[in-house]
Amino acid sequence: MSARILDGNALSATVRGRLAERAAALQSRGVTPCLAVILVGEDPASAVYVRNKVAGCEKTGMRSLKDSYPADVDPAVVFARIAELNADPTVHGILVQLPLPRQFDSDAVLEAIAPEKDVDGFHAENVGALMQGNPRFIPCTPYGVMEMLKSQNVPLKGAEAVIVGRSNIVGKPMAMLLLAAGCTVTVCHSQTRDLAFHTRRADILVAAVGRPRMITGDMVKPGATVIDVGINRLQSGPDAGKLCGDVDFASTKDVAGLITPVPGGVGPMTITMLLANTLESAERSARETKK
Ligand SMILES: Nc1nc(=O)c2c([nH]1)NC[C@@H]1CN(c3ccc(C(=O)N[C@@H](CCC(=O)O)C(=O)O)cc3)C=[N+]21
Repeated sequence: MSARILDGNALSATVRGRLAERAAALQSRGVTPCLAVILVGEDPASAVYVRNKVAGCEKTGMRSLKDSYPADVDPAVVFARIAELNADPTVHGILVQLPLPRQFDSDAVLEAIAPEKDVDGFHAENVGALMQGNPRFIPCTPYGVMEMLKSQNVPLKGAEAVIVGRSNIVGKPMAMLLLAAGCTVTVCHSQTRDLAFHTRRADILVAAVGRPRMITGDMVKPGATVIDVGINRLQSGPDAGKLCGDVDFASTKDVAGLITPVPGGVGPMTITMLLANTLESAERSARETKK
């Protein structure tokens, strides 16, 4: 049996269609949703992602601002720009592309963004709100994964969910969302003993480690839903230069019941949920000013 493939581009198109309608409705009341993106340095992958975010805004009827700085910029310059964007009522979302160069204290940068414009959901206040079960902004990648599961009616209540990876931007918030949805959640990481013992129990397996093709078919329970959050550029071998996930698609596709591809899976949904958060922020601010 071969797994059904969960097409992130197709789902993105559907969701973005609905977002465009909401953006148009706001527009007719004189408000254009606006995302500000800050990019530091010349990392080519970051440049691609930022370009996709800006293009996504345009196609959905939103505005975007992009500020690029050289890798050796004085952090004070970036902090000053964030303060300006925080104070600008026409800006509804602020995103500082990660990772930042070494001279930056990334946590301090994330805390400098006004929490009500933190569309990444990375500010401590928003992390706390998610943990307490009343999120303000859900981090885009885990948010996209939840939308993917919902779109396929994957049963969540009582399901065994196993997440491989414990990062602040994917693993931890993913655990909170699946927990809130009624899953029994296991979070595995580099110190986990017998990883395959855990992954083989998963009804829902989320791979977010950043190691190319490390989850193989023999680690997957037959019929499981496999969500691949990895985006790795292969350095060598026959597929050098190509993008691949944390899941070995070739050996997993005949075991899983449902699987997300890379590219064309979680990545596009991440950007879609960033647009959703920006729109949501603009709608909230429009409600505030009406009051
Ligand atoms: N503050 C911040 N917020 C982020 O959300 C953030 C970040 N920093 N830093 C980097 C990661 C990575 N990320 C991706 C988003 C979309 C794709 C995506 O659309 N990928 C396409 C392929 C794109 C390509 O060809 O390279 C796909 O999977 O089909 C990938 C990666 C957001 N991130």
